[in-house]
Parts: sequence; structure tokens; C-alpha cells
Amino acid sequence: MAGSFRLSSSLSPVQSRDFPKMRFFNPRIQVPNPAPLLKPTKTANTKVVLPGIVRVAASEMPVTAGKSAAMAESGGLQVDLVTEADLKENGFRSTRRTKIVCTIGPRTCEFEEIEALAVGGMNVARVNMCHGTLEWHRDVIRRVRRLNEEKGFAVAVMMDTEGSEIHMDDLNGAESAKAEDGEIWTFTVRTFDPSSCPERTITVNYDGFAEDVKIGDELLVDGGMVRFVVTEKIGPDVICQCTDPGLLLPRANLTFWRNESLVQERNAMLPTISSKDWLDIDFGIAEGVDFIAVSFVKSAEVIKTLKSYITARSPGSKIAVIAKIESIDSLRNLEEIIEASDGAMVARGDLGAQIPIEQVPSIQKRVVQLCRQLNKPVIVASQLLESMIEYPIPTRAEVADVSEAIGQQADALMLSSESAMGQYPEKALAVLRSVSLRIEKWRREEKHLDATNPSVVSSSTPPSISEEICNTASQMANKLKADAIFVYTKTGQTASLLSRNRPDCPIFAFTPTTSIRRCLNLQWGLIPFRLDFSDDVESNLNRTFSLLKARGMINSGGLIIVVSDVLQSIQAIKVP
Ligand SMILES: Nc1ncnc2c1ncn2[C@@H]1O[C@H](COP(=O)(O)OP(=O)(O)OP(=O)(O)O)[C@@H](O)[C@H]1O
Ligand SMILES: CC(=O)C(=O)O
Ligand SMILES: [K+]
Ligand SMILES: [Mg+2]
Repeated sequence: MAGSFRLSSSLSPVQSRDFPKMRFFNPRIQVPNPAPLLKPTKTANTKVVLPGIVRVAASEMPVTAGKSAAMAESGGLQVDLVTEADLKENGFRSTRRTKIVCTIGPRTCEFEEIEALAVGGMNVARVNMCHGTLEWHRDVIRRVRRLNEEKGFAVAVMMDTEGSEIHMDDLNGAESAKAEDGEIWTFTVRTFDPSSCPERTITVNYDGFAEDVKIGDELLVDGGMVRFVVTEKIGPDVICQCTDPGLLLPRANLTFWRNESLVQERNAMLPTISSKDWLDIDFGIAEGVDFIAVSFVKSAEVIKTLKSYITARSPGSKIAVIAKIESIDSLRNLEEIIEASDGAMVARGDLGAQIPIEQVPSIQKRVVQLCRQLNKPVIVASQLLESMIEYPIPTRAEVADVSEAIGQQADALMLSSESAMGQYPEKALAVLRSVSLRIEKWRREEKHLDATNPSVVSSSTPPSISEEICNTASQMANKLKADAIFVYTKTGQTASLLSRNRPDCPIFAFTPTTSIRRCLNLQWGLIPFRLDFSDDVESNLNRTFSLLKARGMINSGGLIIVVSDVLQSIQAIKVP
């Protein structure tokens, strides 16, 4: 890293993937390693592919009694064992409100490993179509579905598209390659057989690469983890010298810079959704994923196109489209992109490779605020606990970053390499969980001191009835110090509007549809249950109380605010 000037930023990107094995300070703070509330049960050998366990329609099927002990007892109320244990042990007010997305990769793709993450609090499992084969992704998605069916979890599945940004090849299956200071490497558009690939040669996926790049340009791998300068061009080959040494990872992202600006030539014309992405999307629709996260979104148009495509391919489908904010173009059209989407992700990895990294924190804050205003769930992603890829505890700075995102009341935090390929995926998850619980509690206690924190989000104009009902219900819940808000919702919309106000108590969202239950699992403070209910609020309530009481999940005397999107009503009621 030494000696080279930086184009993108006055700060040095952390070379966390290339840590020396020993650090200068020791011991590190002991972040509590909260034991999961339940231990994963050992299941049969999961190397076996699970043929036909999940069909697209299966996700919509009501859960039949007898499928698992947990569900049989519940008389049709579907809740997972972790939520149940959490409620029994910690009571209503201390459940975790911030949701957690875990990227599934080679380190976490077996059934027991996914189960361990679910037990540790994973709400959404993410698969990244940049890596792995369709078969690999299919197996992972089916394992998550099997886990949900067998254990009553509501872990949603998010498919993240590859997008058509420029990246390197897969290093012929090697885990990484080391580029040393001053070494000469060739970046080329030629492809090779694994056996005949010359040394220090990397294939680039973008055909126009050799033409667009100029001598003197800087080539940044993963936003500056490794840096090269272009010294020569020979036909399809671009000869570069390494100026910041480091580890090259398979399919690492490439950007090139000229006169301190990101070069956007013909690559700017590449489609957001490539033909490979469309095939992956077809696969995702067929496998019944809950979310499709679109990489490198440039405009609202692409989101609208994808949403109509999903509707045409799978009428009635509830697949939500998440816009990944990770490019300069997405920032130019931010509001309309978020408005058109069902949610957004602050994808700080690529974002920090496209804009000066010192701008990332303020953009994160802006996207989180905008999403809350527009009532869209928002995920803060990338490098939250990057050092935990190698170490069992995080740095203080990482804990501070995680706390900041929780303090901003983002809906969800995401683990990337930490869970996909790191050495301590469950510990990383445990850190997100314990920091969330601590910061959320602290925020509730300090809330009265924070004048900038609105107790409800101002209504749209003209105001909508559901929004006003949800705002009033949230204020009532806070003033009366209610134990929970119960919401009976068919589409999930009323639950979202309640979540948007970030009330002090948790929101129990009852919905008859399994796929809506899973989607609600991404949203702040919502505890989603699947329950068939009628238009009679009174009888729904009595039934819910007796089902929850039978399982020891609520106690008599607790104050509940009840909202129904059928009757558009609010009630305050003590648990009989
Ligand atoms: N299915 C997989 N197979 C192999 N490795 C994987 C897989 N998924 C993730 N990884 C590894 O984990 C790392 C982090 O994964 P992740 O999907 O979060 O990448 P990212 O670069 O943050 O996301 P994106 O590619 O969307 O910008 C990857 O760089 C890759 O090394
Ligand atoms: C998550 C992701 O795509 C990024 O941070 O770039
Ligand atoms: K991706
Ligand atoms: Mg990205």
C-alpha cells in the first residue's frame, strides 16, 4: 500500500482481507458471545440433494397440522421456535427489532449450517448469483425452504443478481492470488483453458475493456484492495504494474480511474440486467425466492420493467424487488428508484468503489431516511464485521459502525463474506444480534432526549386512512407503554406502516399468507406469524390470545394495541 497516492479518497481503504496474522493490540474487547436461544438439532446427512421438496406453489400452502410438533400444537398459528423462545425468555419488549440478512456461501451452505444461522437469528438468506452454479443455488434455496417447513421458521430467500459491471474471472477455481508490489500483470479479454492460462494473467468479462482503457489509467480491484497502473496496451492485452499489492479474489470487481474520476465509457451503456441475469431471474421465480436484489441499478425504469416481468411470468407472485444503491447513476436517480422498488440496499462495497469513500456514510444516512419516508425496507450492507472473516471478535470500529446503522433504525443489517466464507459466521451473527439488542434498548431509554426522532413519520398528501390509523396506533402504544401492537393484515401493508414509525414495542403481524409472512421478516420490529383469520376482529383476537397463551408466549394483563386492515380499526385491550 505504501507510497501510492489515492484517487478516490483521502482515506486509505482498509486492507482487511490481507490482515497480518498478528495485531498490535491484545487482548481485544470481549464482545459477549450470546448463546443462541436454541441449539440446532442434528439432522440427517444433508449432502443429499433434496428432490422436489419445494415447489413454487408449496410456499403458498397452508401449513398442515402434524408437519412438526411446534406447529401441530399451535392450532394453525405458525411461529418459529427461536421467536417463541425469545418471547418466553426476554418478554415482549426486549425482542430484537433490527433484522439480519446472511449471505450463504461455501462456509454455510449445508443444512445444519443454515439451520445454525436460523437459530442464531438470520431473517433472510441471500444467495449471490455472481458465484456458484444454478445447482448450488437451487440446493441452498431448497434447504432454506425445508428448514422453514420442518421447523416453522420464516427465513426469506433473497437472490442477488450479478449485474453487468466489470469483473475478473474466477481464477480457475483458486481461492485467491497474490499480486506483489511492482509486479507486471496482464488483464485481457482473451479466454484460456485452465491448463493453458499464462502466469499473472486475468481475463476481464467486458469486451470493450482493452479499447476503453488508456495508458496511465489506474485499475482498482474491489475499490482499491489491490491497485495497478496501465503501462502498455498490446491488442486485447492490457499490461499493468501493481502499485498497491494485495490479494485478488475470484470475480473481484474492477473499476478504472483517470484524472481522479471513475471512467465511464461504453461500460456505462451496459444493461443493468444482463441476459445471464434474466436467466437467473427466471430461475429465482421458478424457485419461489422472496426478494430479488438488483445490482447496479441506474434508473427506476429497470425496476419497473423487472416488476412487470415478474407479474407476467408469475401472476400473483409476491416477489419483492430490492434496488441496490451502489453506483453513481443510482445516486442521481435515488428518489424515483426507491419509489419504484419494494426496498433498497445500501451496498457499500461497490458504492465505495465508485464514489470517494468518505461520502459513503452520509449517503447511507440519506438512503435510510428516504426509505423510511417512502415506507420501503432498507438494508445496510458490506464490511460491517469484515475482520471477523478471520478473527472471532470484531474491532471496536466495526461495532461502532454496526451501532450507527442500528441507531439510524435501518430495517436490516447484512453479512457478506463474514457468513459466506469467513471462519466465524455464527459468531458474526451473534455480534449483530447482541449489538442490536443493546443499541435498541439504549435508544428506547434515551429517546426522550432526541428531539430529531419523530414518533411518527409525517403522512403523505393527501393523507391515507391506513397511514393515519398506523400513526395513531403507534403513538397510543408509546404513550400507554403497550406490550405489543397486534396487526391483522392480508397484504402486509398495514404492518409496514406500523413498522415505519419504529414504535417502542414489537409488532406482531398476523397474516394468512406464508410468502407475505416471509417478506415481513425483513422489516424492522415485525414479528410475523402465519394465521388464518376472519373479518370478525373480536373472534380473531380471542383466538390469537388463546393460541399464544397456550404456548406461554403472552401473559394475562399485558396491554395490546390491536390494528386490523380489514376493519381499519384500533383497539386497546388487556390480555384476559
Ligand atoms: N455462492 C458462492 N460461492 C463461492 N463463494 C461465494 C459465494 N457467495 C459468496 N462467496 C464469497 O463471499 C464473498 C462475499 O460475498 P458477497 O456475495 O457478499 O460479495 P459482494 O462482493 O459483497 O457482493 P456483490 O458481488 O453483490 O457486490 C465473495 O467475494 C465470494 O468470495
Ligand atoms: C452487497 C454489494 O453488492 C456491495 O456491497 O457491493
Ligand atoms: K451481486
Ligand atoms: Mg455490489
